Amino acid sequence: MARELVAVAVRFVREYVRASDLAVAAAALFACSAVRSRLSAKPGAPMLWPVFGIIPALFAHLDDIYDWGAAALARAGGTFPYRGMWGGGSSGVITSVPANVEHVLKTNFANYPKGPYYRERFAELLGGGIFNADGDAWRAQRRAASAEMHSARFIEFSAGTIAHLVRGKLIPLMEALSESGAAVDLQDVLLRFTFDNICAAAFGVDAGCLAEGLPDVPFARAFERATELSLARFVTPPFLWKAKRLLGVGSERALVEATRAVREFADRTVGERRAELRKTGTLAGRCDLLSRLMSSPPPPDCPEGYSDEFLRDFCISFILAGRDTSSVALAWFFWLLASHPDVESRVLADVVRAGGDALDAGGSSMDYLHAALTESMRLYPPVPADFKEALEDDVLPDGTAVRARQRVIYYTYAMGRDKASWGPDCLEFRPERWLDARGAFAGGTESPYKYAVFNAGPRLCVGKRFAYAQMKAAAAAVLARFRVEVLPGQAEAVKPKLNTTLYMKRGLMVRFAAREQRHEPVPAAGGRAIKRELPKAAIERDGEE
Ligand code: HEM
Repeated sequence: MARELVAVAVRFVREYVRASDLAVAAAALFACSAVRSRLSAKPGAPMLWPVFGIIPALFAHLDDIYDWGAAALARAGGTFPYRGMWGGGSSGVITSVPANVEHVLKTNFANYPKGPYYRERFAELLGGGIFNADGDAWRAQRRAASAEMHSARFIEFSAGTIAHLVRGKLIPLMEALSESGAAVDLQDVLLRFTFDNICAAAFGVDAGCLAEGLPDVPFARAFERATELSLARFVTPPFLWKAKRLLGVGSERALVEATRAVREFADRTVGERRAELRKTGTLAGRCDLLSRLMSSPPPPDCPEGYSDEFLRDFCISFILAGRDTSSVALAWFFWLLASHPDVESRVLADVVRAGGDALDAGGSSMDYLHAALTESMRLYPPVPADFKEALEDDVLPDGTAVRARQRVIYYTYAMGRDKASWGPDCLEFRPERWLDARGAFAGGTESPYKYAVFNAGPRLCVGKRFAYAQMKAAAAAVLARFRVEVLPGQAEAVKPKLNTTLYMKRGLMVRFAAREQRHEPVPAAGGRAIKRELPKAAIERDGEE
């Protein structure tokens, strides 16, 4: 029957339709689609092409995509619609308007989960972990994560792990490099530092990325590969990656292999910790997240205690969330310091003022350093854009309509460079904008929806305090001992990579020159006073909403 219908259709076309008719019909279709696309975009917004949507515009600006996107948002009044090329609901709006961001992240939080689009793409690597979860599954993990991470015990432990890595690995490595005069990619060194740090905090294990000779670490490599391959699904037509997944070929096969390596490591660690608990009857001597969760009383919604699978997914999510963000933030910070010697002197003065053990010096919070890091992340946010998926039709505060299953992308990079939010000097690196008249950090009073670097609302980054402690300890220790000399000729090369994390495309080559006078700002192992290290205002701001 179907065959007959096709045959009739072919005969009809052959007999009654000429090639020129077909060309006219195609041109008319294309024109209608172009007009429709053009009408659906806002004045100033990038062209939405028939069939290809925003893709041609993105390709034309691959080299300066972040700044181009920020300029397009500014021209379009802060929000514009976009459409991808393939189905699967790849359309929505891009915004940098703080009121819209507040609406999505807080006011109408229930309508904007991470959603199935995100979850499906990270399913293999993250399973049901916090980063991938919504609803009750997310809430339960969030409660557990907040309780553990904000406990005095974890804060003290994590300060100890930071101090241990900074004193025991990072500084000796830089001393050796300084003595030999060798250049190194600072971004790579920092990525190794934060990977080791998050593995120690989450699992209580030394991943060994900062070990002598900076070895290749299979677990770290597998983790990076699995993340990259999961992210590739966001820019690949779903029919393509799903077919590859079904057949077990190409990038999908590589993803399965990388994920298996990550999960084997995590499963082994969880298994060994369980065995230790069974053998010794307690994990009281261990403070990492895995041990704390394993030995905490079962939550009401999970009377039999956390399953091994839950613990594995929880820790993998933490590694994904915490492994690269603070390192890229530090890399951009050192890059900015290199071209702002006045800011560097003020940071150094702050570090010196903090004296001996800066983090132990009660009340000495290195506010200027805190402000300089905050300012650096305004210009170079480690997560340059993020998105949520609408459950139901909605209208954003600026009047933009969002349909169910569409995405709202909030563009943190553009938000940090928005004149309306930060004034005419919004492109300048000026830590002073975060300080009050007495030089105390006053950023805690800024709206988190204007500075969404750590997200905001109920899903505010749960590792924010940890990240600041880590970045401040590393920056203070390095700056007190070395001048970080950026190798000349990199001004053109240091560009952000197109990724969900704002890596530098080709890293940052530096040399370390020992300072004549040496200061000792690293926290003592055990880091007793890290609780006091954050300015009060920042602690208040951190409170989850
Ligand atoms: C400068 C460093 C950091 C930045 C800029 C940052 C930024 C963010 C952002 C934007 C999100 C929201 C992601 C989303 O919902 O799609 C987030 C969530 C999260 N971050 Fe961070 N992060 C940093 C460091 C860390 C560290 C060191 C840890 C772990 C110790 C961590 C743990 C988490 C977790 C677990 C979540 C998920 C929270 C939830 O969904 O409830 N982050 N972070």
